[in-house]
Amino acid sequence: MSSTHNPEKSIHARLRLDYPGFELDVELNLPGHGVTALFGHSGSGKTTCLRCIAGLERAQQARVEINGELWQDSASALFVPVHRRALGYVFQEPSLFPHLSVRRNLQYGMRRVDAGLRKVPWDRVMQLLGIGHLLERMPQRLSGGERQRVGIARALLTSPRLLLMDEPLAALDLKRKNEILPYLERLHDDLEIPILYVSHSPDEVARLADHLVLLEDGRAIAQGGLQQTLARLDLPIAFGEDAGVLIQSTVSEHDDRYQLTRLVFRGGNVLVARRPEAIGQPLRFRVSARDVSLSIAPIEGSSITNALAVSVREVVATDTPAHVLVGLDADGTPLLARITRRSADQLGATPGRRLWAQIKSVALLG
Ligand SMILES: Nc1ncnc2c1ncn2[C@@H]1O[C@H](COP(=O)(O)OP(=O)(O)OP(=O)(O)O)[C@@H](O)[C@H]1O
Repeated sequence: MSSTHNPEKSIHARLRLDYPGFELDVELNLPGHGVTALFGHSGSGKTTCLRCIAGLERAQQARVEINGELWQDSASALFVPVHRRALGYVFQEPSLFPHLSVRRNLQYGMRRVDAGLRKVPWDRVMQLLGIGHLLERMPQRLSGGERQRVGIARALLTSPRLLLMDEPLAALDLKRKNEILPYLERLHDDLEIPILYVSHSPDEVARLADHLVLLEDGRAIAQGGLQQTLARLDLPIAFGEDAGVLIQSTVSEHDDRYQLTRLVFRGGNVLVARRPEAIGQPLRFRVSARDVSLSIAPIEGSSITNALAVSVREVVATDTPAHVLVGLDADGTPLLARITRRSADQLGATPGRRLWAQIKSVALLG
């Protein structure tokens, strides 16, 4: 990807750090815009990566360059201290000052930014996070979701060149998570500030991220576009029950009689329950490998309406001996199917084989 080679428009972080019993050793080359998710098991080093990039942890060997700004370079003994790095950091629990109103908490965060350098206007932040009506409240009178929105607003008002978010939804229940996700999606769509987003949740990652870094035991075992990385069969995410792909589609048609919407993408189209988006709007959806079945010919008279012509890329083992994961290609759109080994043999599912994939259900994101 050319953008990752242009230092003006990319994030580069080479980090080496030793803790007793844990070694972080990663080199991240990420796009300088959009949301990059850092994903991995507990203890894989996600938070440590963010802390090193922020300068909260001093990596023994490091080079951190954010869209052309060098924050750290151990080769030349450069270490920009954390308060001089233009970054916003959003934690699980925002630490708002309890004795200051929301407005004063936000103003406090802005103090260290010269008026001339303010890139994200106040009104825009209020509108993006929907907190204009909360300004005179004291923090203890906010719900968990509102507090987190204020925390994110405070980070944005410092006009950061980079936003670091460490499981910002982890402390919220499902209802509050669903409430706040649309605000995060708006940030993603409306702001040019790159975001590094730590999460444990595949759904959150699928919904918000464009780019994915997979961490394991302090190493980045994969990094790349979200869609391509989720479709890789050589990574641990492919083995488990969570395997699935992300498809970027466009709304092409509404059927009012049956209350359905057609989404088109390269390689096919699917019908889903009626969506509010207008024709031409983009929409992402996730197809779990468990929800894809395969057949030699299109199935006549089936209740499944969503069938695509595909060719087999690869077949790999999964975490259970009875199942395999079949990597498929629908004219450039990757798809995965988790089927029994027996079915794979009966279908003759070997690389190059042309088959039909039936998509039983999709999870719409957004
Ligand atoms: N200050 C520290 N001193 C020593 N070891 C540490 C320190 N901070 C983290 N570690 C260790 O480094 C490893 C990585 O921790 P880190 O918090 O980065 O993982 P994580 O992927 O963010 O995990 P989680 O998802 O549970 O938050 C862990 O083994 C942890 O115990």
